[in-house]
Amino acid sequence: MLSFEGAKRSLESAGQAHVLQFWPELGEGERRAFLQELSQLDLKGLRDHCEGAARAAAFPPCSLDEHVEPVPAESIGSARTGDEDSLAAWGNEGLLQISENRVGVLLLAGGQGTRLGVQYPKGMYDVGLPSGKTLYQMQAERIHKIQQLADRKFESACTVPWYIMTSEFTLAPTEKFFKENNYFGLQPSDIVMFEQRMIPAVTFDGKVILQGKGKIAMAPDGNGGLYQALVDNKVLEDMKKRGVEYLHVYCVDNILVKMADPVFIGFCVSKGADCGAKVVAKVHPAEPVGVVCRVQGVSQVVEYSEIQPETAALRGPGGELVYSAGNICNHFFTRSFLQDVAEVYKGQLKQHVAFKKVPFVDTCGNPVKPSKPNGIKMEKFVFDVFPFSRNFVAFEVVREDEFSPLKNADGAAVDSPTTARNSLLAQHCRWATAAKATLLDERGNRLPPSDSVSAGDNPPAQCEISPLVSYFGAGAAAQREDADNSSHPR
Ligand SMILES: CC(=O)N[C@H]1[C@@H](OP(=O)(O)O)O[C@H](CO)[C@@H](O)[C@@H]1O
Repeated sequence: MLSFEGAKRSLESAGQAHVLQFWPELGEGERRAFLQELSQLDLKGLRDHCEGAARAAAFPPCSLDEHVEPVPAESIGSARTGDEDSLAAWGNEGLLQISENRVGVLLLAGGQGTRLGVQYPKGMYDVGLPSGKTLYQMQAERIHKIQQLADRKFESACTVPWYIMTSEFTLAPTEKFFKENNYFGLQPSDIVMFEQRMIPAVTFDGKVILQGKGKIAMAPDGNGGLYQALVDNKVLEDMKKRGVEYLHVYCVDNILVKMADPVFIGFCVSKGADCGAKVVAKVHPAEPVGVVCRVQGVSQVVEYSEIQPETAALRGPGGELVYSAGNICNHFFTRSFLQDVAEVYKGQLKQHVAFKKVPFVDTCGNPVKPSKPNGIKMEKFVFDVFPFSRNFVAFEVVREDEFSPLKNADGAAVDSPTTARNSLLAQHCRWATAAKATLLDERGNRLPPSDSVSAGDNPPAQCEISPLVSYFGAGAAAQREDADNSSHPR
């Protein structure tokens, strides 16, 4: 651990001496905890970090809008319009890779769930399904199922390791939750949890913000902190040891996420891609999803917070949105690409600037809750490695089958626990109907057959199918044998 003198010297040379201004008032325990926190900071990089933040506040980066172009439709693969044979071939390829232990999944779960308004990790959220399952449980069960499907098809005994990136906020509760739930039946050794770094929030003039007299205001370094965390926690070595060559990276909040989706994996592998992203057609210009597009010919994502509304609203001759390839935060990476990122490109990742209200202590040590933004949080984004890829592919999927994120608390019109629950139940009603099941209402009366249940609709029945029973549901080209089992609601 750092000594007080060491910390003082480093902070002074970073222009941050004020961080220790309340030191004389701290008790023994508080001093120890503070030094512990300071020891974990990248003190050498602190000056650059603070100066960078101040610069970004003074000269916000120019918008990329002038340079963006849509990705030509013909270069986007599609699960929506793709022919049955291609879908089946991709699904097969993906399952083969899974059966050979070459596929892992990586969950981005370091966020604080601020918009959802919960104090615990989002993955522990129960959206109110009949089963009461949480997002973590559904994801675990989908891993279980996909392993089983690959094993059945290729007579293997495979493992899809689950890497989970947490943060200081989410690691301990996530670990506890998994333990209490007996790792949802998965092998604990196949679940690798690790923590992303935290970085200090900074004032507009480049000073680290004190949240308490002996506490710096820290925030996770964005989901693009993944690449540093992979290095810090030797995750790439773990992948190599297990023979994992392909990684499916996804955000925690999408209730419909297809873990290690064989069709997506197979598509990316067949195209020789080193990097890929799933997209859905945006529903309206202001939908808060990033768009996959090209900037000076290079594919990348422009985040919803960084695109001009006029650009987002542009429409083509047929009235369709020009920038409609909405990023659903489901990415494919080869291990060798991640290795290149770790060794060569990690330091070149763009810093995104967010102006936030950061609670702080004033010069007299009184806690203040600001009413307008007073601080800068610098974040990296997971998709900012796309421009370093040699062969990037985008893959369009069907929204109601694959994307219904949980972002907001109930009461919000979209992306809430209710909309997430309805999307899942509506999907399961579609699966059951396609498998010729009869749906009953609460009083046991037969419901008229309907196959037109889409994501926004209220589900006609409370029909929930366990991922342990079906991964794809009826009609999935890649897994007919699975579809045959899907009409047993749980
Ligand atoms: C940095 C990042 O990954 N942003 C993603 C991510 O944004 P959120 O701010 O977490 O909602 O999820 C969105 C999909 O739910 C995606 O469209 C967006 O591009």
